[in-house]
Amino acid sequence: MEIQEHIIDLPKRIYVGNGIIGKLKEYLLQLNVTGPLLTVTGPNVRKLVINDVIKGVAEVGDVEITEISDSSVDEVNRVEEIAKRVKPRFILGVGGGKVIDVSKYVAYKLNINFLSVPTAPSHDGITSPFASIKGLGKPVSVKAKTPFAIVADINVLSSAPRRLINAGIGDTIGKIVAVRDWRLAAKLTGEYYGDYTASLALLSAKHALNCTKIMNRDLKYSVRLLTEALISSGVAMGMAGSTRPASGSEHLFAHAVDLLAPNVAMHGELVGLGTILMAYIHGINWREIRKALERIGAPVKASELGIPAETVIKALTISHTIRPERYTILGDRGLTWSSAEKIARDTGVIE
Ligand SMILES: NC(=O)C1=CN([C@@H]2O[C@H](COP(=O)(O)OP(=O)(O)OC[C@H]3O[C@@H](n4cnc5c(N)ncnc54)[C@H](OP(=O)(O)O)[C@@H]3O)[C@@H](O)[C@H]2O)C=CC1
Ligand SMILES: O=C(CO)COP(=O)(O)O
Ligand SMILES: [Zn+2]
Repeated sequence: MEIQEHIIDLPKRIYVGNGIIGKLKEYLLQLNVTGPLLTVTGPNVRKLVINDVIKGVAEVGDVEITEISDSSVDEVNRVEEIAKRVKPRFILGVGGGKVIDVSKYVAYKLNINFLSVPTAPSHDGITSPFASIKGLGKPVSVKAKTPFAIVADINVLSSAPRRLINAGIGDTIGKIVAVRDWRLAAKLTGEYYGDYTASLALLSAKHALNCTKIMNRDLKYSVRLLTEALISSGVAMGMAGSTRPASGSEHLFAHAVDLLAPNVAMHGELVGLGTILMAYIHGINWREIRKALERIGAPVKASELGIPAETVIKALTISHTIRPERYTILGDRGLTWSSAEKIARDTGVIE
């Protein structure tokens, strides 16, 4: 059998620990990072951590800071223009998923090194070489730069609002369904199934499920576990060269809701709901997944997010059209309105 070339690009170093943002300068020197640097952040995050970041990077070289308001093509273009002027050797993304996505996408377009400094454990884009950019013509992620290094300060990550932490649990638990979809596709369509990367993604989901049992008593420890789970799910995507291990029908549902009702909920919250719904269709123990989300106070009903029942049903009926090339339990024809409504009602996602 001829083995096709497959290149795995992984981060050079991942720093995880309490209060380590204060050691940024030391890390940058260890990594031979030199200026100029471009730091991309968001308006809320800027108020919280940027002083620590600046202290670290200013000694390494000139630093330009820019804030993004969303992860749209317009913001990508604006940051790209700044990067062309500043000519940074490194782009630092300091923030949530949107900041990190814009940073790594601009870094990819201009072939500049990217450093990931997540401030919320809300998504597994922390490590992945993919970015979700609005306005590129598709709601799913596109190829982006693998982080050169990651600095994950657990003090910062665990002081993010609880809603963001819970969203990270939702994004990670989703891998239970994503891996089932992948296995199903391999059986039905002959698609390549990567056992190793699937196992890595599943391990992340297992950790996230465990986190829900300790989060209410030991937030910091569970955020550490969650962060590691998010990082390894991102590594799974990097090794697979695709988001396949981390994104199946539960993500299709999240993308569909986002298309119908933009910005009503966080990515991980929608993935959490999608996981309950798709686990039901797969015949997996969806009650256990719902219980885990309920235990931490993550939404399990669309009404908790202000999403009308009709939007949930409509989203279920169009989910299979979002990424037709990736086969899932939804098949090629998707769900009828009445079956979608039954699934949403049986699982309690709509009342
Ligand atoms: N590339 C990939 O593989 C993946 C990408 N994603 C993408 O990531 C995005 C979701 O990321 P998510 O983080 O949920 O959403 P956002 O990036 O929109 O962050 C949500 C909010 O949290 C704020 N925030 C971040 N950190 C802190 C903190 N420590 N304290 C207080 N507020 C904070 C942000 O502030 P501010 O306004 O300053 O930014 C923002 O207002 C989606 O676009 C999704 O598609 C998700 C999974 C994987
Ligand atoms: O969110 C992701 C993984 O958690 C990326 O998934 P998509 O490729 O479906 O955008
Ligand atoms: Zn996701």
